[in-house]
Amino acid sequence: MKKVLMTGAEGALGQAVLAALRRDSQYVIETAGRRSEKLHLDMKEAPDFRCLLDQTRPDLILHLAATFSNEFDEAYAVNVEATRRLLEAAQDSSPRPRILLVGSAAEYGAVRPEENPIREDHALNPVSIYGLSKTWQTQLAGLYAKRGVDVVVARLFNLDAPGLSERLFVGRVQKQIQEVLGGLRTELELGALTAVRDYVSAADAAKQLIAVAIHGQAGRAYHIASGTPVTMRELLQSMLAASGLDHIGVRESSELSNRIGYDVPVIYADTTRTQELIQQRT
Ligand SMILES: Nc1nc2c(ncn2[C@@H]2O[C@H](COP(=O)(O)OP(=O)(O)O[C@H]3O[C@H](CO)[C@@H](O)[C@H](O)[C@@H]3O)[C@@H](O)[C@H]2O)c(=O)[nH]1
Repeated sequence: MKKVLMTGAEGALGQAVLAALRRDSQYVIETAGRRSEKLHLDMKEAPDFRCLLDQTRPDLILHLAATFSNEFDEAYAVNVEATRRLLEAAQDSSPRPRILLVGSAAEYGAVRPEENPIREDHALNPVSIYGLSKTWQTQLAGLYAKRGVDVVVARLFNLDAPGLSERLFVGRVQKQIQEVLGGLRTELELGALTAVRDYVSAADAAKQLIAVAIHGQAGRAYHIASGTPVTMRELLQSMLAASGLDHIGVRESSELSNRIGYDVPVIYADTTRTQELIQQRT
């Protein structure tokens, strides 16, 4: 039996990971977070991971709690400082747990279209505060791995899942589709649809993430992605078709696209490292 401690279990990816773990009887799962009464933890408020690890003694920690805020203090507190505290606590605990952190494609930042598909050893060159915070998190993982902490990074591309924030394209489209179906709007209002991204379903992402958590090499990052480039227009069309709204009008407003001052035109993953890990171990 493996004892798994999860943060961020309430998010779209967290829910899919929980569902996948629950299908396997070798895992006993505990979740910690803001809404948990038993294991209450707020990433914004210098969480006490030492106490949490003493209480729970996990074999594996899946640290999914994160913010994709581009507000510096929040991104730093949640994505960097809370992770540093977790890694410190893990370093001091005996036996040391295995830790999985979740990184982001936003760490690569301004890649040129011809540099795709991106490999994990590509330079990290973030163009957003969020991307910077995740880059620092990855660098913390590298530092603590050198100190003997068993930590690995699952670097997530774009998630295609129900219930995402409306600040993300997929969440915004889902919300507007509901509004059209409910008679609250007659057309969709989005930003430019020319960018290319790598969308991975929550179920696939969960499967890959668990494989990385169990078998990934300490100190390394592994892509969580489909490896398939898709334009935002194609993605939109498939989402509309799935709701029977193929012919609905779409207004493209350039102000909506550029929320952080820089929109990466094309980014998709080379998935070889993760796929090899899955094939070797299953
Ligand atoms: N959010 C949003 N994006 C839109 C819209 N219309 C078009 N887009 C375009 O759709 C693409 C995807 O946008 P997002 O879903 O916001 O994701 P992202 O740009 O790839 O990056 C964001 O999410 C990543 C995680 O999925 C983060 O890693 C990244 O830092 C950033 O927060 C971008 O090219 C964006 O300009 C819209 O109405 N809203």
